[in-house]
Amino acid sequence: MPPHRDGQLSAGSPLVTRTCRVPDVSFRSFLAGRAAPRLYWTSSDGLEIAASGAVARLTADGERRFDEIRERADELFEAVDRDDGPDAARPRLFGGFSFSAEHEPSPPWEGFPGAEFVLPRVQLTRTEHETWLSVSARDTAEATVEETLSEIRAEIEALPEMRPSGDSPGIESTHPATARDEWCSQIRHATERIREGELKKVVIATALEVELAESVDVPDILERLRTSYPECYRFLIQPSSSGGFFGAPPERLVSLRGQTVETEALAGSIGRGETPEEDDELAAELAASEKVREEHELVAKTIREGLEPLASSVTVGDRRCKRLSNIQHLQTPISAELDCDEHVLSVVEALHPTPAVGGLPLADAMRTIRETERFDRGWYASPVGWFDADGDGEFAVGLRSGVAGDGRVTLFAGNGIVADSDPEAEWDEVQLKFLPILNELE
Ligand SMILES: C=C(O[C@H]1C=CC=C(C(=O)O)[C@@H]1O)C(=O)O
Repeated sequence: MPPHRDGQLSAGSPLVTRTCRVPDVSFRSFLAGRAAPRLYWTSSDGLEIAASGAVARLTADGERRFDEIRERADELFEAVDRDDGPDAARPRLFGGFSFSAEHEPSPPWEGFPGAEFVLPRVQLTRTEHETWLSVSARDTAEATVEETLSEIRAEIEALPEMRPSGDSPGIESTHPATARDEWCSQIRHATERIREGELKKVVIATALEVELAESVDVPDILERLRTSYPECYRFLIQPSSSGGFFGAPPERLVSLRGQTVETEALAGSIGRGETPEEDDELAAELAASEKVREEHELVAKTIREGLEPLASSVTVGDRRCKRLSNIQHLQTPISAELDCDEHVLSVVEALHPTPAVGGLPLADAMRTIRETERFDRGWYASPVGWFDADGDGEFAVGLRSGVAGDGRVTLFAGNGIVADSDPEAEWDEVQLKFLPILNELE
């Protein structure tokens, strides 16, 4: 049978996956020895996955990109031949979407189309107590997949259990996409539009290009972020050897298991204090600010309204403060029971972009973003994550993120702007959001 072109899958050729348990090894060492595409994903529930190679690579562009990916995935998952490995090691597609449907890849986003999902050839899965190796293939005899599994198992067993952290690459220079004065005038302009009633909220973002002294080892950076941002997701999506989108987002877009959705509103920010008392004072200031509450409530309300057409019930929890190493956010947990078996990508499409990264009304916010920002958002602030054959999955919002390539990393950060946002305070806040990755680069 001729090989399939990427994303062009013929029905009926089964996806064969074979799994075995392996000793716990350094996932960074595994990734270091593997060629692109390379993927890494971990969530605070303890699931950790490192993967490489592509059995299938599904790509799509434009408004229908969510549907197209789902349709191609359904075809891919139509015939799956799995052994009795654990559920955690089941085949999953990993990837993400561009922020906007109009995305056209330009530097630094070469190699990132409107949507791309990869079913990895080799996958290491770590759950709380065990590590599993899976090998997948199509158009390949079972015996051949089993042979490959044994070969790669031997390679995995030779990897070290721990890998000492390397040095940071060091920073040669930084180049903001938006100078402070320009940022302030952008924010003034946005607040004028809001006061004139054109829109209620818009998230204005900017980028920071960082020239590195040495080449960057992204899995190493992600490992260090484990210690500094344990409550965040950490991900790497590296379609080719030249680039990689990575980050430590604090925000869940959606997790779907069966018919149960977990999501959240995360919007409204303030720094950390020097002492626990100062932290508490700042958190109280955040919760008491009318401006921040308005900014936050618009997000919670829009998420609830986005879920309602799909759900038999939506539960909005109590607002609280989510404290990260360098910043505190207002957070409202939101859960829903769906009416029927929806695919996670339908929920992703219904929610993205929430007003935590876009604005309200959405069309006016998108126009304001287009007319204001001087850089390409690419996949920043977009859904990144995985889904499986049942349509279950989990997606984070691609925040506190950067794209690496060619001796540099471009970082992204944005702020929710409402009528009385102060441009100078917004500048300080956006700098805080660069810090998680910037600190690991220098
Ligand atoms: C858009 C970003 O953060 C969002 C998430 C949490 C708090 C936010 C805020 O306070 O503005 C943003 O809505 C970003 O980190 O780039």
